[in-house]
Amino acid sequence: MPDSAAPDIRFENISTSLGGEVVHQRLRAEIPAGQITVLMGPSGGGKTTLVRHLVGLVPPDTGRVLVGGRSVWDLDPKSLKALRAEMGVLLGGATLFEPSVFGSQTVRENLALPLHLRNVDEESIYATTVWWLQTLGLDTVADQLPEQLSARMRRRVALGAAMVGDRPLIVLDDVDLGLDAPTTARTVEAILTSQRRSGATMLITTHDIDLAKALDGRLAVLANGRIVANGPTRELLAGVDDAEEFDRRFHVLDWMGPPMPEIERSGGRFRELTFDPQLVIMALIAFAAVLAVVLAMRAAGGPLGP
Ligand SMILES: Nc1ncnc2c1ncn2[C@@H]1O[C@H](COP(=O)(O)OP(=O)(O)OP(=O)(O)O)[C@@H](O)[C@H]1O
Repeated sequence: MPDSAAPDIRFENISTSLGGEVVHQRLRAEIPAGQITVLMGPSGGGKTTLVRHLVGLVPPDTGRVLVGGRSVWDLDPKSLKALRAEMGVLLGGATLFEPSVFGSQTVRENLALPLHLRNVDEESIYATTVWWLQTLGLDTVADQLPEQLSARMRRRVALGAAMVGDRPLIVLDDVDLGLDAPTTARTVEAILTSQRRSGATMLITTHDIDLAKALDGRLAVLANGRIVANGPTRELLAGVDDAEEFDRRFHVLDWMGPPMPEIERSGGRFRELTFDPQLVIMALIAFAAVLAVVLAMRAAGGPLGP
């Protein structure tokens, strides 16, 4: 069992721009404690960036990330380190190296390390390590160093290192990257078993619709800078079997394009916009439609006619 209770996660009004592009726009989401939540959305939509905000790697421009009520970016370095120790993290995106894999330690030692840090007894460490080596298809390379492995195999080691130890919060970004079909199936089973045993909060990002369905927890969809859906996966993905249907269901290819910037320059200072530009556009369109109907009725000499 984890040392502390599984935390909930709250993203409060997160706004972030990277390289001059808006990634998140007043994004809000609540991730419940003790459940699996899968985060999906278009490529480049900001999932990895959100994960980085959560695990204390990159701060948002504005807004707060709360883990178990603690605001990640308001913690002092010691408290942040303690919070990180309670997280099992697999980084995704364009991460060139995997910081949670130690180059000087064998695959087996990498998987055992989080257990040693949590003072697990030697017998349990052995049994747990063997189980994860087999689950991830790493048993034949258990005594090799990470540099002797392919990038895909190294990612599996990182996945194992994030999962072992039953930490109260598990964050797996691009979980299926580097996994073949049989290993993905075994990994899903391992995640479900592990979550049932530990009661951990898990936030997992993927593009794989079948994997999200197999995890059968909650789903949050990130598109156009916001969480556009958040609820039971079974309901949200009912009838969604491919990427095209996913995009249609969640309006991923929104005709209004990416979100407008959260802030604008005003008199040399940044000030926050107090309205949503997309809602304003929709209100204007609705107004124009009503006006057109009224004018048409007047022209036809209807009840509103002269
Ligand atoms: N360090 C950076 N500098 C500039 N732009 C960045 C940086 N990191 C990410 N971006 C941009 O931010 C946007 C969001 O990227 P992010 O990796 O968070 O998306 P994602 O949803 O995780 O994508 P994918 O599903 O492909 O992994 C992308 O347009 C990306 O190019």
